[in-house]
Formats: sequence, structure tokens, C-alpha cells
Amino acid sequence: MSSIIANSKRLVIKVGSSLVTNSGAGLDHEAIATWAAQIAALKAMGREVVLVSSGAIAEGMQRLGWKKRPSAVHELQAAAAVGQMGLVQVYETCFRKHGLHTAQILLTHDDLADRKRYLNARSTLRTLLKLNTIPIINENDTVVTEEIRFGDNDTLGALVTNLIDADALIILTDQTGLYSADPRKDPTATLVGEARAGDPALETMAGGAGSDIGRGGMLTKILAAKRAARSGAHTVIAWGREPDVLTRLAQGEAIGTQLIADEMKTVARKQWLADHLQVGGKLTLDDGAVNALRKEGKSLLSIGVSAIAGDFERGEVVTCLDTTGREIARGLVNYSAPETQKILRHASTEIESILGYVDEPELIHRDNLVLL
Ligand SMILES: Nc1ncnc2c1ncn2[C@@H]1O[C@H](COP(=O)(O)OP(=O)(O)O)[C@@H](O)[C@H]1O
Ligand SMILES: N[C@@H](CCC(=O)OP(=O)(O)O)C(=O)O
Repeated sequence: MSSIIANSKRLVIKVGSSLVTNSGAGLDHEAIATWAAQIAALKAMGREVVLVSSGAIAEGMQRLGWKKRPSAVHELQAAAAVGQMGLVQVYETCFRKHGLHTAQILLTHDDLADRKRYLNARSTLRTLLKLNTIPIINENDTVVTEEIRFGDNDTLGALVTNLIDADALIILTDQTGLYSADPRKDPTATLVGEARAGDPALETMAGGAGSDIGRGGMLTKILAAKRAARSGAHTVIAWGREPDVLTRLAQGEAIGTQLIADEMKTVARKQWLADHLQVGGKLTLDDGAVNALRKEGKSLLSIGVSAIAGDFERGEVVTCLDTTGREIARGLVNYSAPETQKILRHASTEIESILGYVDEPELIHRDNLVLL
């Protein structure tokens, strides 16, 4: 059996609190250095990596000398704010040794549900990847309440996987994978080597967190795999302290639990777009633009749009019609209706002089476009 990661170019790697903080005993610098070295090796193989790291609350508690996890949300938030400083310092130091810059991104689930912020986060992350940096993502604990209470970064990892259209999500944790039951409670439990992401049987095997440090347990990891599969990404759940776990996975070795997305990426993305967002407006394309989309797989540029209808905002789904009114595509539009009205029939290079700013050179990026 070979690893589903072998052919994955863009990876989201999630490391849980129990792992980053060595079961709550402060940040584990050595382990973080090991992952940084492996991620640097993945970069050298041409992979793109986004890291989702927990550990802020646990590190904050350690720094503040708190032995017991507080139940008051504002105290958890304060601990997260203190601990996040330590977390990013360690990552920055470790990656710098490999000549890599890190970038801190703090997100809430709401940010990814909001159309505009979704596009903004996506553009920033894609730019950071182009700049060859390692984005380090955590929840923005200061401004959330429910995430902190039920907070698990597994869900965030899956949302980021969907957001940047990653090929795979690797969840590193303190167990060697998903077991038929919680191995802390049932010593006869056996490792699940491979399964279909979204198989309901997995949910009955997975329990909650086995320690006070981690939040989600296995169930949130299984649900994250199901969510990641909706944009066609596979998930691996593996032990973070397994020697060379990341580089071995990338070289094709099957380690831990592999949860396979059975939908093709393009089909899944189309479904995801169709499910998530309602059509907010219409664009009429000239024949050249229809050709560029259909035959050449290109993005839609403002120059190819001859008319618009509806009052859509940046980030809404719009439908693209040919000159006869037939729907040929749908996609997430980068400019609002009033902006599009001003830039239609104009080249991308003119956007800045017309609007005074440029969000993206494309009206709809091809990754956000589904042909019908
Ligand atoms: N079926 C299962 N297989 C493996 N671990 C399980 C299972 N059910 C529950 N768990 C528990 O989930 C824990 C990992 O989740 P969690 O503590 O939230 O880690 P992390 O901080 O890495 O997200 C394990 O230590 C284990 O006790
Ligand atoms: N944002 C929180 C992460 C929440 C959490 O504990 O998640 P996880 O360890 O992934 O179950 C923190 O940094 O402490």
C-alpha cells in the first residue's frame, strides 16, 4: 500500500496541542524543529505547505503558571494570546534555520464563511505560497467564543484545505492513527490503515479527546477528513513523533490512517461551489471569453465581459452566459457589480487606473470557476 500523499503537491499539515506542547509540558522545541526540517525537505521536493498549529492555550497556561485549564472563556482567550507569541517565535526560529520565512495567520470559522473574507484569506495564502513562505495558522482565539469552548483545529485544518484547494490534509497527533476504539480506553483496539473519508462507520469508532490538552479527539479528525474530501483532498492521520513521518509520507510510504477522498478534485470542487453559494448575478461574455474559458481553461478577464445583471458583491457566485444567454460557467467573482460595471470591456492592466486599486487581475480566477 502506498501513501496517498505521494502525488500531492499542496499540503495542509495540522499539529495538535497535545503534540506541540508535549502533553502540556511547555512547547516541545525539539519536535517543532524536527517538523520544520521535514517541511523544509518537502519544500525542496517542490511541495507547498501550510501549517495549522494548535498549542497557544497550552503554552499560555504554562507561561502564566496555570496548572489547571480555566473554564472562563476570557481566561482561555488571555492564555491563547500569551501562548501564541511563544508558538510563532519557535516556528520562526526553526524555519529560519532552513532559510524559510514564516507568516502568522489567525482565522475564525466566520472569516471563511464570509464571501469577501474568504476570497481575501485565499488570495493572501496563495500569495504567501508563491513567496515561498510557510503560513502558520491558528484560530483567532481572542475574538471567538464557541470555537474556544468546542475549539478544535481539525475543523480549521479542513476549512483551510478547502480554501486553498490543497491536495491533502495531514493531521499529526499523539496516536499512530485512528483505532477501532480509543486506545487509551481499549487496549485491544486495532489501527485502521485505510478507509473512505466520510464512511459513517468511522464516526462510531472515534471518541473525544483522551487528555485535558487536546480538544477535539478523533471524532473531529474524522469529520475534518469528510470535509476535506468535499473539495477532493485526501487525509492522513499519523503520529507526529514517528521518525521522518512527513518526508516518508511524501515519498510514498503509507503511515497511520489514510482516509481517501473518492470524488475527483474537479467534480468535488464543482459540488462544493454549487452547495455553498447562491448565484448573485449574471455576466454576459463575448465569444472570445467563452472560448478562453471553454477551450483554453483560462480565467475570466474583465475585457471579455460585455454586460452584467444583478447587484453582487466581491466573493459572490455569478453565472456566466454566452451571447445567446446560455449558461456556460459559474464562479466566485473578484469584483462587486458596481466595480465590474466600470471595468468591463477593459484590460486587466487598466483596472488600477479605473478603480484606483486592484484586488486581482482576473474577474474570476480559473480555480474558482466551474464550467457547466
Ligand atoms: N478511535 C480512536 N483512535 C485513536 N484515538 C482516539 C480514538 N478515539 C478517541 N481518541 C483519542 O483522541 C486523542 C487525540 O485527540 P486530541 O487529544 O484532540 O489530539 P490533538 O491535540 O492532536 O488534536 C487520542 O489521544 C485518543 O485518546
Ligand atoms: N487555538 C487553540 C487550539 C484548540 C485545540 O486545542 O485544538 P486541538 O489540539 O487541535 O484539538 C490553541 O492554539 O490552543
